Amino acid sequence: MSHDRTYDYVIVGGGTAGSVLADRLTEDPATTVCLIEGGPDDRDLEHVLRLRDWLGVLDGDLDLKYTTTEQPRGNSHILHSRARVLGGCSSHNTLISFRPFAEDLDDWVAAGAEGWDNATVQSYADRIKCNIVPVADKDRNTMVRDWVESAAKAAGVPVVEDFNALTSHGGGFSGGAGFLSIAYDPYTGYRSSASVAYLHPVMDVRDNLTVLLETWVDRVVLDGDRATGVEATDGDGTRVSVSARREVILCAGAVDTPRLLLLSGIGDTAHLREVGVEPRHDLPGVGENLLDHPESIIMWRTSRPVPQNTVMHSDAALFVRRDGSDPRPDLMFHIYQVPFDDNTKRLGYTSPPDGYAVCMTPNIPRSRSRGRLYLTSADPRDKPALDFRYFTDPDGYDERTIVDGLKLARRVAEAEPFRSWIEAEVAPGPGVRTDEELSEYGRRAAHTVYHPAGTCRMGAADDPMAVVDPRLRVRGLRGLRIADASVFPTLPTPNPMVTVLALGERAADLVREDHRREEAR
Ligand SMILES: Cc1cc2nc3c(=O)[nH]c(=O)nc-3n(C[C@H](O)[C@H](O)[C@H](O)COP(=O)(O)OP(=O)(O)OC[C@H]3O[C@@H](n4cnc5c(N)ncnc54)[C@H](O)[C@@H]3O)c2cc1C
Repeated sequence: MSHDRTYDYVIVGGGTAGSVLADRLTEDPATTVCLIEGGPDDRDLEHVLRLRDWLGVLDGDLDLKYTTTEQPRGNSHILHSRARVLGGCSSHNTLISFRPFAEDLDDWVAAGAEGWDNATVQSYADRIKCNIVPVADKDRNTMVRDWVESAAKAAGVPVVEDFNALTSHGGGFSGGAGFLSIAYDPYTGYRSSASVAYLHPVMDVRDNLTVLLETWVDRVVLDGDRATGVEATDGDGTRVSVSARREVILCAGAVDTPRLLLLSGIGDTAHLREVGVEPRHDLPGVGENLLDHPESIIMWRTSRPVPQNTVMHSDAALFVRRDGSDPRPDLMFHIYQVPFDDNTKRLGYTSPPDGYAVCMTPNIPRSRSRGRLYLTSADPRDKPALDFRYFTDPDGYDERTIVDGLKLARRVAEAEPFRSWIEAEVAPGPGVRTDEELSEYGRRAAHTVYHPAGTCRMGAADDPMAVVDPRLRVRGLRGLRIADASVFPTLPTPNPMVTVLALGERAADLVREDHRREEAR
């Protein structure tokens, strides 16, 4: 049996950006929206809503579990978690919330993303409904407080109370150590994810918002050069067609949006023919420009139990600038107050017993390696290939950043008061010392900060490798827009979720403006 339904807008993906758009577009009772989400409702999933339990959601039944292709210079075993649940990745991530730097947005404008300048994007970030606050005092444990002090001392940077205050009101920062800002409710410990902040208050309240759950879209329907709807399969295996009077808006994320375009015949014609998909619209940029924030890890056994008060076991960060020619930091570290040991275990390292591990994970805020996502077959059930090409930038910048990070992490561990918490380094261990040894270990133990982006990048209307124009419209087609992390031309320096939320906020305005213009014609 097939259901036929028509709405003004069909949004594919009730994730981070999709939740924002569904809420904002249905503020007007005269506008109808169908939000199609591949996963379940999050409202009664305690383990999803309770932020502290996030590690338990990874690799479980709500995780789409993408893998990477062979990475000759990196780690071929990284599991790229992507959540299949209302709220998307904001329902299983750590909700670390950083505004982008002004220069990150200068980079976007320089890449052809006209209108995505700092003043504009920050004004949309001001509208974000998630409850973003620095880690509450009660959640700041003594070990992490000591770590912040030692990190600032060892790196020669200030202790920062509120990183976002510096980016929104203070002209940015080039270094700093401090507790993170997190989208959560400190009283309950619950997430303030995109679904919690934007969808829960309006679902079952607004007649003009229809949410289809457990419904997986596998094709955008084109009538000539116009997108008219989507085809999907619901949880019972029933085929569903949903039509859009005005637009189909793809918010399926940096992996699933390009995957869906390619399956719909929108992409590089030669590639589509190769895998047996009938080409409908040649757009060679679909799936290219795969970006990430790669990281590595160093782990210690602690001399005494790690205190248990925490928001989500990774409560603070350190930013450092090595290159004085750019005002932004170029090396970032998260601290993990638990063994974050998937990759170290695989390499044969024994993790400390429960409650006796602390890690630092140096990451590359502006990685120079660029990857590619492509289909492996025309079957929508087959996962796409993700070739991140980790550590392949010709100047070795990415590799050098990880080596510098591991060395600085050791200096932090040697500085009091954090030093008193350290019993021994367990991975890579004190025997791994030279740059060559640190590079080899650092790349083999590398992981992702889980920030894939850029695979449908925004660019000038005449840029042949751009997938969307600066108004997020798919180039050369009508009625089809993309609003999620896939449109990022480059990754912002820090964690990207706030930029995705701000993008969702601005996308709603662009959609409404374009509709008004159309009506006025
Ligand atoms: C484990 C983890 C930790 C992270 N931690 C942080 C952090 O602390 N801070 C930060 O800034 N960033 C973090 N990130 C990154 C951040 O969460 C993402 O960049 C951001 O949420 C992406 O938003 P999105 O809207 O592009 O996609 P998503 O939020 O992934 O939304 C996509 C949605 O579309 C649905 N979908 C996909 N395909 C289909 C389809 N074909 N049919 C129907 N539905 C579909 C999915 O189920 C999902 O709900 C983390 C990510 C992960 C995975």
